[in-house]
Amino acid sequence: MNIFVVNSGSSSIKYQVFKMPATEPVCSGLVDRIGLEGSTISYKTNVNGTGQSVSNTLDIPDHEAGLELVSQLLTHRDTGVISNPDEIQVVGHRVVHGGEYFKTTTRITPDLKQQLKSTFHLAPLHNPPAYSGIEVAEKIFKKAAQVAVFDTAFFQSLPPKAYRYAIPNNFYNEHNIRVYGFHGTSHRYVSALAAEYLQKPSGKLITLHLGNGCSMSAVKNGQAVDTTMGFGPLEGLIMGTRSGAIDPTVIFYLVDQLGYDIHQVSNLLNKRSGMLGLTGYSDMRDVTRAMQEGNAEAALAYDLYAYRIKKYIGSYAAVLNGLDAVIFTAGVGENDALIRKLVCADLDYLGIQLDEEKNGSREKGIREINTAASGVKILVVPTNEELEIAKQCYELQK
Ligand SMILES: Nc1ncnc2c1ncn2[C@@H]1O[C@H](COP(=O)(O)OP(=O)(O)O)[C@@H](O)[C@H]1O
Ligand SMILES: CC(=O)OP(=O)(O)O
Ligand SMILES: [Mg+2]
Repeated sequence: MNIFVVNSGSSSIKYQVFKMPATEPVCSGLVDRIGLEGSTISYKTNVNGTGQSVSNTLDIPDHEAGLELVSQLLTHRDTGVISNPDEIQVVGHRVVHGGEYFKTTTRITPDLKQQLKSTFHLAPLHNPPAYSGIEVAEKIFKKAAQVAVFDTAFFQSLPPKAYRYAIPNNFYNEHNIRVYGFHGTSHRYVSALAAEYLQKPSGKLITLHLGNGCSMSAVKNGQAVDTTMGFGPLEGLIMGTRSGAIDPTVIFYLVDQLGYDIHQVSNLLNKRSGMLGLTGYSDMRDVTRAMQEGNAEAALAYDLYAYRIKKYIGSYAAVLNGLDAVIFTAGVGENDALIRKLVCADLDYLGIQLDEEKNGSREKGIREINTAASGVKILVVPTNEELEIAKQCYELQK
């Protein structure tokens, strides 16, 4: 089954094609800086071997233009992996917020699209581009089943004590205001791989997805029991441009005293805060460079970022009543040894002991970075949201 997976971000589209049940993608790539100066498109076949790659900088004004270009590459005489778009049988879309409506992977229908529109305000950075990705894919891949895989689905197992807020009940009953949790596709994928690696299906795990958006989850017996993101993907950890947890009193103050309207507050906390607000850079590699050059704001931002994570590790060790492994994943979690070091420092009370040399290694694949004496395993597990999406589409459609 030919499955095209689309992960639409606000200004990017990550994509892969799988010929399931094979789990190696036949091609993958990225359309980046959509609508900005210097848009780029990259495309690679036979991803882990000696395939062909294409990389171009050109004008890509919107998601439609981006997906059109991808479709041309997929069907290109020299580099293509299919001969025409109708050979794609399923397009799997990453949809960040499923709201109260969508609890599992679902075939996209006009009704689903309508309901998806009503979730735009809950995930303003993510759901609108996912929606336009769906609309464009429907036009290009006319014969394919369009399928949505929700970030929120993995957190359907949260118990009420973890997902309810202490506000009057009618806000939950009538308006579905509750914790949903995000990055579920990634937390599901890495926790399953870690449980397999540890040969402990009933393990007590803490997964740290540290990318542009960041979240953690507590996982027991393969099921999520708590997570740091909430009603929307703004709560919890400090992220590239998002503040994470903040006392709502700050919002009252911004509105009452500083004259902000609610859109300006949303813009501030979603797009101008986090590492960007603290250092001027949202990309962790830039923050690292600034810190190495002696920038004190960047050093403080690193401390804040790691300290927030450390507090949730303590909290989740209590929630799980024990801990078998801490798992780092996504762009920062997989690559930034300093963040891992700061997070794991002074946690020996919990049995967490990092091996600095192993932490510094750049080996690919799953790796263990704890000392031999550590009571808790510390793992780096590369995530692959696209593969997990493809697997779920395959299960739904086969
Ligand atoms: N070698 C690296 N060292 C530190 N941070 C890195 C490295 N490579 C990628 N990152 C960071 O990972 C983040 C992006 O992670 P990613 O999982 O790709 O995010 P998203 O899927 O949300 O776009 C960026 O902040 C980037 O700087
Ligand atoms: C939910 C979320 O924050 O996603 P991303 O990390 O891709 O921005
Ligand atoms: Mg991501």
